Amino acid sequence: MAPRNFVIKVPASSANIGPGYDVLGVALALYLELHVTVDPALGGETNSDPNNCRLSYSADSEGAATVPLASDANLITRTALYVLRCSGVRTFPSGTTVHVVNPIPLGRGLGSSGAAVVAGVMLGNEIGQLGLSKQRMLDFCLMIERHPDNITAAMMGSFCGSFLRDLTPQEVERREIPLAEVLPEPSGGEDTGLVPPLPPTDIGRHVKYNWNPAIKCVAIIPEFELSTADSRGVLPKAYTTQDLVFNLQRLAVLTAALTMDPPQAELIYPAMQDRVHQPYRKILVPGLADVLQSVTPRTHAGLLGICLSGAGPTILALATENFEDIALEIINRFAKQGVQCTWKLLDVAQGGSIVETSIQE
Ligand SMILES: Nc1ncnc2c1ncn2[C@@H]1O[C@H](COP(=O)(O)OP(=O)(O)O)[C@@H](O)[C@H]1O
Ligand SMILES: N[C@@H](CCOP(=O)(O)O)C(=O)O
Repeated sequence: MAPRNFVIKVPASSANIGPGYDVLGVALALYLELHVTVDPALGGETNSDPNNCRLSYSADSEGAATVPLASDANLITRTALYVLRCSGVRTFPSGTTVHVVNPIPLGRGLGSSGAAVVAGVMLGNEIGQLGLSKQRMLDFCLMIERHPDNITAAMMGSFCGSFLRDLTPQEVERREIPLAEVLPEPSGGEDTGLVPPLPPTDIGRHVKYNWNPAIKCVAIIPEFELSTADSRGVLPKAYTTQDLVFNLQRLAVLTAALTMDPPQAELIYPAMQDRVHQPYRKILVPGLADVLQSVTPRTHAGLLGICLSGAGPTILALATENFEDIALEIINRFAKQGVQCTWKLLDVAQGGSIVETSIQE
């Protein structure tokens, strides 16, 4: 049988954009790639993995030194196994190799886990030739990463707003099942044979907004990692009406303001203010309060707005020019707190996740 080769590409993403906590996400042109081969002739070489998948990362990949390579421990392949097992397929086909090229820094607020989950679901769909639509694949993603902002942007591309529909009590029970019962756990080589829960249908709803292409994304990336779970852990369980209204007003204006030409800093900058997550996350990111207060369109021409990217610690600055000046100012402010940073200038990724297929004769 001819070997199958395909490449899965999934963009990074920046969630929230200030007021849109767990709602807004923008896909960024920085791509996680899986280079996949299924070649039965390679079977012997992949059998050392309990699920027949030889996994590798390019040496320069983010996370190459730390992520697990066993298929039932790595987030990408665990996710693919979840999708396959929901269809009654227990393992990868004999002779599966997955080579990962990952430029998305881990634990920095640029959607690395969202990209890994989307890539894993697409891998399961492609390997199992399941023919799932992107909308259905989102359901599988939402069983694992349970906020929709990053994964919607990563799967669909562009600038998205999303929510989770009201679920019936039975659907809630299925969706809120502990993650350990969704993803396969490292099993020491033995498959327990458990069938994981199928996701309810059409859990996530989304729209794509326009995005003025003159608006570029400047990501200033601190060297330290902050897990999304920890960064969610500092948020309160309840908010005042004033704080919720503050965010809702800005959210409504921001989604339109980012489409307008020319972009208006006097609208975008205040519309990117937030009272739901950033104030609470300042204790986790030294220098965040100073950066958010001091770097403004008045101090830096071309700057439109500034916020924490996702759960942090990365800062997202939206700008039309002077990208390096803006980035260096933020880098210098973090340096005063002893935090070193790198920066990237990124376009919005319009197309979302894709599979490029080729068949070898
Ligand atoms: N390419 C990848 N391969 C394997 N695991 C990954 C990959 N990207 C992210 N992860 C997993 O996701 C974790 C980071 O997720 P999270 O804390 O949500 O941060 P982020 O803001 O980058 O999404 C990593 O520690 C790792 O376990
Ligand atoms: N809305 C989430 C977004 C998390 O994004 P990530 O890129 O940090 O995973 C949150 O703010 O917790």
